[in-house]
Amino acid sequence: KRHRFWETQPVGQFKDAGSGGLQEGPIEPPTPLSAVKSEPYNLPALYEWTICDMDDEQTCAEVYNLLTNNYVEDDENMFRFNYSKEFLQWALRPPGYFKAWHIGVRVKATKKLVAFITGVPGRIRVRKDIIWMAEVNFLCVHKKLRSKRLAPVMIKEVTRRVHLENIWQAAYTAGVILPTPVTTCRYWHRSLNPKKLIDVGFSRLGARMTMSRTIRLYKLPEATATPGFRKMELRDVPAVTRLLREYLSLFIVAPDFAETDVEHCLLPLENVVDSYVVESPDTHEVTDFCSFYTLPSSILNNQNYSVLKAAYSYYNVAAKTPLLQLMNDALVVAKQKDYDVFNALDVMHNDTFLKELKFGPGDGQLHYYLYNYHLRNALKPSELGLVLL
Ligand SMILES: COc1cccc(CC(=N)NC(=O)c2cccnc2OC2CCNCC2)c1
Repeated sequence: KRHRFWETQPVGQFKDAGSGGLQEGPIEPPTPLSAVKSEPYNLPALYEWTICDMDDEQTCAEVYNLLTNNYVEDDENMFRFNYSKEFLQWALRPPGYFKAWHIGVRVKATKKLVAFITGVPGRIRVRKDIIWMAEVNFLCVHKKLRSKRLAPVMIKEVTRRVHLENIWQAAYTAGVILPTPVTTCRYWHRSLNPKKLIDVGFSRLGARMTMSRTIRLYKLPEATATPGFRKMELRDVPAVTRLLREYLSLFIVAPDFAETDVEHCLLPLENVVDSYVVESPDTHEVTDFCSFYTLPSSILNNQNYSVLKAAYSYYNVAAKTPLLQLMNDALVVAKQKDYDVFNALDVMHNDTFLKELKFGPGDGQLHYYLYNYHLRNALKPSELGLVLL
């Protein structure tokens, strides 16, 4: 399949597949900052670049509305991601973020926001190398401006602004295959509200299953089972950071979290991210951790419902508590909070609980990519310790 843009980029090319030659590591060396293009790339005549200041309520609302109406849909166009404004502000302002990497495209004449792409900086370890990368996300072009080749120039522009900060690698995901996936994950769904999921067409009634049998099948306890299971608090940040760094060291690609990162990314934020620790009742030591983020989807065509409330598994560390029990407690609290479904990728050790906790396989895949970094072989999902929003 032609990838006339990606064939011009420093990414693993399909034609080079399997050639033992290339060493693992950066594909292109950094260039001197003086050699980085100092002016933005040219947009088609009617459009102009803009920086989207997410602190500004009106701009944040424009970004929210653009994504709500034009961002990623499932393969059957029944659902569309509906990131909330609070979520976007949280996701786009981690420690050390750059406003200049929150890039919009406006129609010159009307100032209408018609496209968006973002990067946030983060340290990512690949094997033993710790590398500053841009996590690129939220690439969105208004439905009416598709195939105007806006995406390539937006990707080049965010790359240019990342280079200006002396960062030469990036990480991103897509539901489509591009040159060349670092790994390809499957996603899994655990029904929490099976009646609604079937009504909106997210799930189908199993063969030889009645609705009441299905509701019974997915029923969860009213309360969590693990003694000492409680919401994470600021005072837990040092212990959670230690737990998380230890656990993530098991994977080939994973974030290199400092306490400031854990404080931003994992402290509970209503309707954005939920995180729980297990504090041993006798030693008061924090022994385990689990978290999920909130990403609702608009239901595009249903008489009874307009929003699917979905929780997405984030980072989970089961050091003392069995992972199965820890994740079942995550399901219990998600159900208590009225989520309809709990989603997870088969990354890290997730495949050890998915089937047993009654997750069903989704019908799509999520591909992970690294920009300007060559890995000799693709990873298994279980070798990946990175969850992007
Ligand atoms: C249910 O509503 C949907 C609305 C849009 C797309 C999809 C299918 C899909 N593409 N799902 C995922 O990409 C996905 C499934 C499980 C876990 N994380 C995921 O994606 C995350 C990470 C990448 N950025 C989007 C959110 C579902």
